[in-house]
Amino acid sequence: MFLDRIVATKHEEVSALKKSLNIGQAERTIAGLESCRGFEQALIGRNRPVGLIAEVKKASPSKGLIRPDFHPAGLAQAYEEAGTDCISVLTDSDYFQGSNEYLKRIREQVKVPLLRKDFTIDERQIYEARLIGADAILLIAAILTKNQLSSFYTLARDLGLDVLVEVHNRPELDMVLDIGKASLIGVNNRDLKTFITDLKVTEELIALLPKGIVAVSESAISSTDDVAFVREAGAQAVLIGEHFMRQSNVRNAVNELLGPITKKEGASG
Ligand SMILES: O=C(O)c1ccccc1NCC(=O)[C@H](O)[C@H](O)COP(=O)(O)O
Repeated sequence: MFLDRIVATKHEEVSALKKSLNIGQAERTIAGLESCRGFEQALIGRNRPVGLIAEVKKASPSKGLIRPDFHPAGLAQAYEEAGTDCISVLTDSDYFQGSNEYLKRIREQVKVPLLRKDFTIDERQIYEARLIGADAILLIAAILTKNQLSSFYTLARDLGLDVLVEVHNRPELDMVLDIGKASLIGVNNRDLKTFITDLKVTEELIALLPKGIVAVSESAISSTDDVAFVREAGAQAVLIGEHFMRQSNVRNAVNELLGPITKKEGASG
């Protein structure tokens, strides 16, 4: 199964990281860094009725190569010009052809908050995310124990990062709600084990979220009808990668899918 293979690769990467990243040194470096840009806050004060996390995604396990002419900083700039609230950057190299370098470059190019989209299984990856310039990390409930999810969440927040906690089914959501820490929850419409996508997953799970949680619908959103459907189901934001990556003009594609910016200039969240 692909997800198991991805996690096995992450264990190898973490072994290497154990040699190259010293936690004490990382803490000292992070203490001198600028504060993170507020990822969750950008979604709360969104530019449109539905918030947008636009993803920089070259390839995926389910679709192979998605965007051959891939220029991450240029794509991020186009997203920012189109008024995205946040950007997600895939940093996994083996399965998504992503890179930490892409995130570093994008951070220099745009001002919007950045999600480091990767498969976090060890605390060192959280230090690494902060060091490469991420403002938020993804924690995927499907690959973590309850204890890991809870302690990684706390560590990320202590390092100043926001956390998008991702779920795909009821047991995962129950675990996340039981921990009681997450304020930003992503419902992935894609089953990461089978790659089957279904927007009804958003409808089913968002209905179970307590008030006050910012809900994001992730994956397989590619039409205005899809956006309307997940909004109707209660999503305050959407995370979209492949659809935008397949368009030659990414800036126009954002405006066509999400509509014009409605937030008044200078208005805060
Ligand atoms: O995209 C995949 O094929 C995939 C396979 C296995 C694990 C994760 C995967 N994708 C990560 C994501 O969650 C998506 O990149 C993200 O939600 C955007 O989805 P989409 O708009 O469908 O590109």
